[in-house]
Amino acid sequence: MPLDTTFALAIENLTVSFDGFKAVDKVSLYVDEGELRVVIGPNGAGKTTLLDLICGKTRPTGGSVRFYNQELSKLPEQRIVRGGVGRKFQTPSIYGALTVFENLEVSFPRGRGVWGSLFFKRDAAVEQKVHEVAREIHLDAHLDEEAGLLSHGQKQWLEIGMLLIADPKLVLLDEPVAGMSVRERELTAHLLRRIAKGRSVIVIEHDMNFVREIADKVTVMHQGKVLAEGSMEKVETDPKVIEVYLGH
Ligand SMILES: Nc1ncnc2c1ncn2[C@@H]1O[C@H](COP(=O)(O)OP(=O)(O)OP(=O)(O)O)[C@@H](O)[C@H]1O
Repeated sequence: MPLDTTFALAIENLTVSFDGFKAVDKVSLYVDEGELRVVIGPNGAGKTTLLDLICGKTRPTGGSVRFYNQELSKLPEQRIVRGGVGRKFQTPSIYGALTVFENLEVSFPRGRGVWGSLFFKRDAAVEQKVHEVAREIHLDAHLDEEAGLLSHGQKQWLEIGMLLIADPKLVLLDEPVAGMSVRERELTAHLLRRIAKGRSVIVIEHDMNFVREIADKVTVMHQGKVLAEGSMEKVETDPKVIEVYLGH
């Protein structure tokens, strides 16, 4: 048994191989509570697979993922979600025919599916939480709008809101500002900084200006391994990182 750690998330020697190809290869990574970590690296470096391993979508072939000292790597995906891990994928997965309010409401964790939630009497606590999250994601003026009619950026925020409704302690985001306008990027940077307070956030991102704005620390992945790690200033001047990623 590994010793208890004070890190929120302690990943050690994490490995997954697909038919002998190691997409993630002995990765160790430690994230503090309140920290916003950005993972960068060239296409195919293993970044998305790393998030898949943390949230239980993919099972590792070796190593461990401990979240507040609980081993996640053998738990079913749903247990990991209930244990406080929220994951947003690259493409938004919202309910386009429902309103913003309803999208947030059905995401409130109370063990029912979308239909059960819709026919359930709204209680005050849920309603309050929906309004609180809607303010946070800049959609409080759009609560009655059909989610399918929102802009691309607003859909991305809504999906982040659907995670926040459950008050996760760890939030995993895959390229959250892809396709956003400059203004939406700015607002998203502030949003992510706020979300990170009291939680941990891991973001995969390619836009280096955005990374510079949000990251506490940056981890650079290459060929399934951690190539470099540290402040943005440190990694962007690292010759290894320039060679495999930033110089291209
Ligand atoms: N389920 C799978 N089966 C086989 N190979 C896989 C599987 N999932 C990922 N891979 C391979 O693992 C490697 C890492 O992929 P991954 O998507 O994690 O990279 P990435 O760093 O997120 O890249 P990108 O920036 O393009 O999203 C790729 O070569 C990919 O083809």
